[in-house]
Amino acid sequence: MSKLKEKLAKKIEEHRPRTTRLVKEFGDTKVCDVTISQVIGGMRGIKCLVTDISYLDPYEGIRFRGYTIPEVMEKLPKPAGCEMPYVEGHFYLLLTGEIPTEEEVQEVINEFKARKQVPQYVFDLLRTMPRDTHPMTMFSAAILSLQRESKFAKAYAEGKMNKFNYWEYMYEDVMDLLAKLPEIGAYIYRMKYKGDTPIPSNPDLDFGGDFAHMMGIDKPYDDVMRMYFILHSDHESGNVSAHTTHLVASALSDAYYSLSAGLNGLAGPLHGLANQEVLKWIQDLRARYGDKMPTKEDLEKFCWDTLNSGQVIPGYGHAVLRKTDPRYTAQREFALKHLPDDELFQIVSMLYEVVPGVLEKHGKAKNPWPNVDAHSGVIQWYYGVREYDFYTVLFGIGRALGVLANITWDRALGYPIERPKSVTTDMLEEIAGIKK
Ligand SMILES: CC(=O)SCCNC(=O)CCNC(=O)[C@H](O)C(C)(C)COP(=O)(O)OP(=O)(O)OC[C@H]1O[C@@H](n2cnc3c(N)ncnc32)[C@H](O)[C@@H]1OP(=O)(O)O
Ligand SMILES: O=C([O-])CC(=O)C(=O)O
Repeated sequence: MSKLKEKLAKKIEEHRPRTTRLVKEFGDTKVCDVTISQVIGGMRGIKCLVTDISYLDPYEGIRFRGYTIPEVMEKLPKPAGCEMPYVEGHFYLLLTGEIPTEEEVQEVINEFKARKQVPQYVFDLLRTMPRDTHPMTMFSAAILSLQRESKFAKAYAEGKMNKFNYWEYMYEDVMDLLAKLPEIGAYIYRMKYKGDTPIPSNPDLDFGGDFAHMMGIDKPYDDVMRMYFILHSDHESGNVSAHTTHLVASALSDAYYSLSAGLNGLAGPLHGLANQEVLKWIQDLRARYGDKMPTKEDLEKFCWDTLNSGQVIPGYGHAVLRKTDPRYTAQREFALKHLPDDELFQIVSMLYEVVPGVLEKHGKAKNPWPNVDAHSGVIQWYYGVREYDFYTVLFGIGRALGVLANITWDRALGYPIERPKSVTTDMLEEIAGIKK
C-alpha cells in the first residue's frame, strides 16, 4: 500500500466515528428550514451536503481544508525555480487535510507516473469524433470510455467489496484517472487546434509541467497551469460539477462514470463554460470598437446592451459568493505581475471597475462581483491558448482533483445513495394555504 493510501486509511478510521455519532446520537437535530422559494429556486442555501475538503464563505471565498488561497500557495512545496506549488501536493492536501512534505509530494508524483499511460483506444475514440465536436464532449467521452478500466466496478461485479473497503477501490480508480487527465486534455488540444500534432508525455515532469509540455507551450505556462489547476480544484459540494459527481457516485457508479457526468454539468454556460463565454464576449466587444481601446463609457454601454438583450454578463455573479471571488484576485495578482501591459488584461481590469456598478443598477444579480471565470481566459490568451472553447477542459482537469477527492471520502464515510424528495405544485399550494 502506498504511503498516501496508508495515511488516508488512518485518517478515515479516525473520522468514521464522528460521522457515525452524528447520525446515531444527533440524527434528529435540525440543520435548517426549507422555504418554498428554495424548493423552486434551485435549493439555494439549503444545507444538505457535507464535505470537509473545502468550504465556501460568501464573503471570504474558498478555503481548501481550512487554508485560504494565499496560504495554500505559500505553504505547499514548489518545484525548484517555480512560483507555483505542485498540483500533486495540493491533491495530497485535499485528500488528507495535511500539507505534504517534499517527500510526500514526490510519492504522489511517482504514483501518477506509474498510472499515466493512456490506452490507445481513448485516442482512437477521439479521432473518430468530428473535429468540430466541442472539446468538453471529447473530454467527457474519453473519460467515459476509460470506464472499462474501473477496479471499483470490477470488484463490485466480483462481489469483493463491502461498505468498509469501497473507498480503497475508489482511491485506485481516482489515482488511475487523475494521472491520465493532462494527456487526454492536451491531446484533444493538439489534435483539434494544432494541426493534429500531439506531443507525448514526459514522464519526468510533474502534473503542471507535463501538461504545459504536452500543450507545447514554454515557461512560465507550467506555473500558469499549476496555479490554474489548484484554483479551480474545488468549491465545496453544492456547485453543479461537484454535486453531480457526488450524486452519480452515490449510486455506486465508479469514478469514470461520476467524473464524466460532473464534467457534463461543468460544460454549461452558467457554470464552467462561463470562462469561454467571457472571452467570446470580450472578443465581441473588441470587434465593435476595432483597433480603438474601448473607454469605460463604451464598456458600460456594451454591458447594458448585453443585459437589455436578455443575456447575462458572463464571469459576474455567483450563487453563494457575495464579494469578489478570491480566485479572481489570485489571477489578477498574477496578471499584474506577468502581463500588466496586456491590452486584454486592461479591458478585464476596466470591466472590474464598470460591471459591478451596472449590475447593481440593473438590480437583479444578488452578487455583482466577478467570479473565477472573469479572469482565467485572459491569462490563457496571453500565453497563446486562444481557442477559447477549450478553456472548460482546463477547468475540468482542475475540478477533477476536488470532486475525485470528494467521492473517495464519500465511499469512506459510507454516505448512502442520494435521493431527495419531490412534491407537486398542488402540494406546495396546499402548504402555502392557497389551495382549497
Ligand atoms: C465556476 C462558476 O460556475 S462561477 C459562475 C459562472 N457563471 C457565470 O459567470 C454566468 C453569469 N452569472 C450568472 O448567470 C449567475 O450569477 C449565476 C448562475 C452564477 C448564479 O445564479 P443565481 O444564484 O441564480 O444568481 P442570482 O440569485 O443573483 O440571480 C438573480 C437574478 O439575477 C440575474 N443575474 C445573476 N447574475 C447575472 C449576471 N452576471 N448578469 C446578468 N444577470 C445576472 C439572474 O439571471 C437572475 O435573473 P432572473 O431573476 O431574471 O432569473
Ligand atoms: O460554487 C459554484 O456554484 C460555482 C463555482 O464557482 C465553482 O464551482 O467553482
